[in-house]
Amino acid sequence: MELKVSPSHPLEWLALLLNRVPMPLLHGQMFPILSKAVLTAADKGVFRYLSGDSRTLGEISEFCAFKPEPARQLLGVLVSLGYLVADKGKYGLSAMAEKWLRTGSGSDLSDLLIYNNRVVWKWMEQLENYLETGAGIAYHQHFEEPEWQLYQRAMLAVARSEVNEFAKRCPVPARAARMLDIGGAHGLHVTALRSKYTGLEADILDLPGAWSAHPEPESFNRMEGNILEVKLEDKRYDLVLMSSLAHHFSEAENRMIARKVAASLKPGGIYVINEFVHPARLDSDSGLVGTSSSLFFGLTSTSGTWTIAETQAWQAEAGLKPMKARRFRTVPGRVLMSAVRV
Ligand SMILES: C[S@@+](CC[C@H](N)C(=O)[O-])C[C@H]1O[C@@H](n2cnc3c(N)ncnc32)[C@H](O)[C@@H]1O
Repeated sequence: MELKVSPSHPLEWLALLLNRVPMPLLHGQMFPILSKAVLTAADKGVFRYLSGDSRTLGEISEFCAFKPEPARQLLGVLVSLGYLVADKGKYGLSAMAEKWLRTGSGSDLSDLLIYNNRVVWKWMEQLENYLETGAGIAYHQHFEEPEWQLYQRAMLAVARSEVNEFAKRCPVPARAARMLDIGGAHGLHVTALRSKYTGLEADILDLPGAWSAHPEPESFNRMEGNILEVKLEDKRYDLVLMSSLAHHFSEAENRMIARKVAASLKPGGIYVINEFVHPARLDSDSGLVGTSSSLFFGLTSTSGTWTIAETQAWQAEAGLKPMKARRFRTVPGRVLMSAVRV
């Protein structure tokens, strides 16, 4: 699966092949407003308002406090992008949006879009600074309480979009008794594994700010701390998961974490790194998800995405034996990279 401009007619395919399509016009003029339209619609409640019922332009404008003409333009974008369908003067959610944006659908990504609109969008202004100085934003060190709340809700929404495939394909040793999830405060990955592997107890380690966004007690052991600083108990775990965190750390830090994790595993225990990966080879067919995420995590954390080979090398250097990497079928660019303590 790829993020690409795709032809809808053989002559357009030919035009693309012959380089007659002004791609920078599409990327530079249309892509930014497309993203901002989706984020703003989510933040202003368009998808929430349409969850359950189709509405007229007037009703949507009134609910969202939009002027009718700009609202009509916004809704036009959302129809063209496949989020809404327009029928007999009313707008409703498309089948795609029913699944991914309807309030209460169980896979609603609205919280990610709201976080991106309120917190992340302004970071884009700092890309030049990142390129010139090499210093990313390091947001985990600067967030105040409101940003932590938005961030954690967003991470939970993203996790919902992958958790079914994750639980099916994450390797878990037979009779696993205890696991650690590094940076898993929202608890969804652990909850999914625990419902599949009964008797699996879990520790979850996360930063104090993350826990402040999840106040209720849960059915796992909360550990407050920084993986770069905490000491893990030797041979305590059958499974250690680190999901969407390697992209916030430098190579040296990821190596150090792998050594720490390896020592904390029982023989036969597994270290799973769940990540968006950087493509192994760079060309115009290489994964746009991986390269754009790399730049994004560079900007935000002075890190980036890593290749499967780089990730497995950290695991191997820590004395673990890498298993075959498993690519998600439903999330482009996402891979489970696991290694076992022999
Ligand atoms: C991108 S989110 C991923 C959340 C979750 N693991 C998932 O895949 O859905 C990164 C998580 O790691 C936590 N985190 C960031 N730096 C950390 C550190 N140094 N030690 C422990 N947790 C950290 C964040 O607070 C956040 O909860």
